[in-house]
Amino acid sequence: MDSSVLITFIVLAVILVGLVGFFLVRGRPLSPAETKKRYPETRDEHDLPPGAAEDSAGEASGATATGTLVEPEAPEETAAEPAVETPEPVAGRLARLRARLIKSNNIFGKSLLALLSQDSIDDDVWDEIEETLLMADLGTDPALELVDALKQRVKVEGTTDPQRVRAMLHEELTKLVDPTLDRSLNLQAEGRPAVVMVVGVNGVGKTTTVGKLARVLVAEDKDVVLGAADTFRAAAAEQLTTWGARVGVPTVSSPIEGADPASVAFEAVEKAIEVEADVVMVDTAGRLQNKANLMDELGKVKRVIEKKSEVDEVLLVLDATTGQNGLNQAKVFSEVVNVTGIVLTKLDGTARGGIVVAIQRQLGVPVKLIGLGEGADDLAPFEAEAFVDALLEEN
Ligand SMILES: Nc1nc2c(ncn2[C@@H]2O[C@H](COP(=O)(O)OP(=O)(O)OP(=O)(O)O)[C@@H](O)[C@H]2O)c(=O)[nH]1
Repeated sequence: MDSSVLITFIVLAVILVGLVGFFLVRGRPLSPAETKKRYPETRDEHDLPPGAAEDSAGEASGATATGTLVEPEAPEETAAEPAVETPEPVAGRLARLRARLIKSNNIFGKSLLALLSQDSIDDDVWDEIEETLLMADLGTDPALELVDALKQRVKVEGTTDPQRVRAMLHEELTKLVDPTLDRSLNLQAEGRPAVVMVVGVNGVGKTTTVGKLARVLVAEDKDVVLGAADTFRAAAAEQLTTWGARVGVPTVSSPIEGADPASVAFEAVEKAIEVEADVVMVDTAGRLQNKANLMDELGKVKRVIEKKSEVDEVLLVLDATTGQNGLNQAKVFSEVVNVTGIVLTKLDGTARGGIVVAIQRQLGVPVKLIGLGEGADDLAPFEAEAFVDALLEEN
């Protein structure tokens, strides 16, 4: 072979090998360090292909016709499976949480029983008993009624036997708490999800209660949807979404702070109907610049929901530690929305257990649930007898 042809051959072969090597190196995956150098650490729509920005924004926000709602997807099975918790069964919760009630109401029970255990119960002692009942927030009328009933029974039975007098106190207090009231939640809607609205001033524990109640319902095998209509407090929707996600319950919320709460509530109910949920629970805001605004807004939320469905249960959340203040709040709320049940929170932190009686009297609405701690399952259906037992426990 001619030497010039051979040289040309060799040169071509070298070029070919070089080209193959070059393309191989370009095609290898980038190291994480290289990736970081090439792409901005945060992404915006410019990082996405044309048209994808709108699509993915719409998808991520679950935007509806009104373009306001976020519906976080239920946790993906593989990734979130370990995070989905199994709530504690509902039956016997009060029994488990009893120790908290006993602890916080210890002084109340102790002083009453000490007073009633005296050899002779004179007028001064009765006055002290009445004072103790008032301090426990029983309310003036119920306190007087209780003292009168006890006085009468002690006189008629002619006994000061401490055991007997204690039993009388237990019976009379139970009568006041009223075991005959229907404390079940009204969730038996026919052919549609039951709608529960949760109202109350800020900080009483509304969002926490909605989260805890979602767990109660999940424990009872119900399909639940949550609506984060507290658009006033920025973190409330996120807080509620987290509560829901923990038990695999979807939350409808808005990405826009201060969005119209009524439309969030509406969309939540609509969603619940669409997915044939058993219950939809709507959390509402408790803080606005003034009372009139808050009440207007609440009324509107309810009216707008009613365009879609009846509201079956309106739960007013009250903080037991606020005493009379709670009663005033209760009155204001019941003027605007038809309150059907009370949730009394933070009973683990107060000896004012008598507030149960005062509230029921004032509103004519039963206490249906009580909060006894910050734990996820520290919400219990209210039971009159068990409650009085705990109030009068001596330990
Ligand atoms: N000890 C105790 N703390 C509770 C109970 N219920 C709620 N809390 C606490 O009360 C605080 C306020 O609760 P939230 O649920 O944020 O109150 P909110 O009414 O939704 O407040 P806004 O969203 O501002 O209107 C939280 O720290 C809760 O953990 C309870 O039964 N016992």
